[in-house]
Amino acid sequence: MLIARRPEGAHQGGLLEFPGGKVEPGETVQQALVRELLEETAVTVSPGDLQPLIGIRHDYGDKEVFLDVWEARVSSGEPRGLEGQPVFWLSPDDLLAGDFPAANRPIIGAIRLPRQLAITGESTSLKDAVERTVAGQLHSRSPLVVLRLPSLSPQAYTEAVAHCLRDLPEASLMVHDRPELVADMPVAGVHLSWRRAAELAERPVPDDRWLGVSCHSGAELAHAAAIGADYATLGPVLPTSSHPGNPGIGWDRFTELAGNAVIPVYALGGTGPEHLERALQAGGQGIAGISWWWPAPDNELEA
Ligand SMILES: Nc1nc2c([nH]c(=O)n2[C@H]2C[C@H](O)[C@@H](COP(=O)(O)OP(=O)(O)OP(=O)(O)O)O2)c(=O)[nH]1
Repeated sequence: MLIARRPEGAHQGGLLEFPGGKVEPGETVQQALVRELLEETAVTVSPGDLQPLIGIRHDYGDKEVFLDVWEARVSSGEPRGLEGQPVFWLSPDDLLAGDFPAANRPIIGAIRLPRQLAITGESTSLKDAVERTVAGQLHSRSPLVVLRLPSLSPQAYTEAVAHCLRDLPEASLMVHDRPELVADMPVAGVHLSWRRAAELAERPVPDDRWLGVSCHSGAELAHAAAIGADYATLGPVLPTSSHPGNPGIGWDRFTELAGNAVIPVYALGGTGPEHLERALQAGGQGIAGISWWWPAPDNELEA
């Protein structure tokens, strides 16, 4: 990721930034970004290459900003600080240790989080759940899997986590509703049901793990952000077989709520990879769900 350091005298001066600047009258956001990158860092990006990442409103007290963040590849030019500022590349994980302004935290989250969040579906037993989780991840290559197994006892659930950790790629397993497991197990983080998140007043896991919350309204998204969540899921967006009769909030409402949220928001409920572009256009982080990756039970294995 191309990073610059803001000049000392500027607002949030001396801190790191994603290159960019203010939109001028008569410009689109995309034109402004292409112009600012060229003026400040000597690189060219093509407007057709820009992908929306996240929009963040932030009140610094002395100034309120709306950061409209887009992702692009440098199409030509060697980056240089044309205003005398240091300009350099950092890997997504190295962004974590960078001294960025406060509004940048969710932007860094959006860069490091995947576009697809896989959630486990129905399962008949511990063994079945583990086998299907591992097989499904292997097949779909989902970078982040939420192990949601409400039918298992707490002890059986802990066992299932330990089994999955042995066979899944590092930092790909999210536990569901059990933040205490984060202390002893190398899981990627914890995903909370809304019921569990509603009981909390602060972040229950350290900053180096992900915290996600299942949300269904603007008020729930605001609470998720207030307890320090890194992301939320929002839905159901579309009708689902698990909630017959519920038409879902639809893409317009999703767009409105994700636009007002200050954390990355995944579209959940009836959504699959075929809705990814739609979710990104709507200002979402991507899609979350079960049906597109959760394997059918393996009857031969059962027998
Ligand atoms: N470009 C950029 N600005 C950021 C980031 N994070 C963040 O809080 N900001 C804030 C700082 C500023 O208040 C605002 C961007 O303003 P800017 O860079 O166009 O303008 P500026 O205040 O430095 O100077 P000026 O245009 O008023 O002369 O957004 C970031 O990652 N990149």
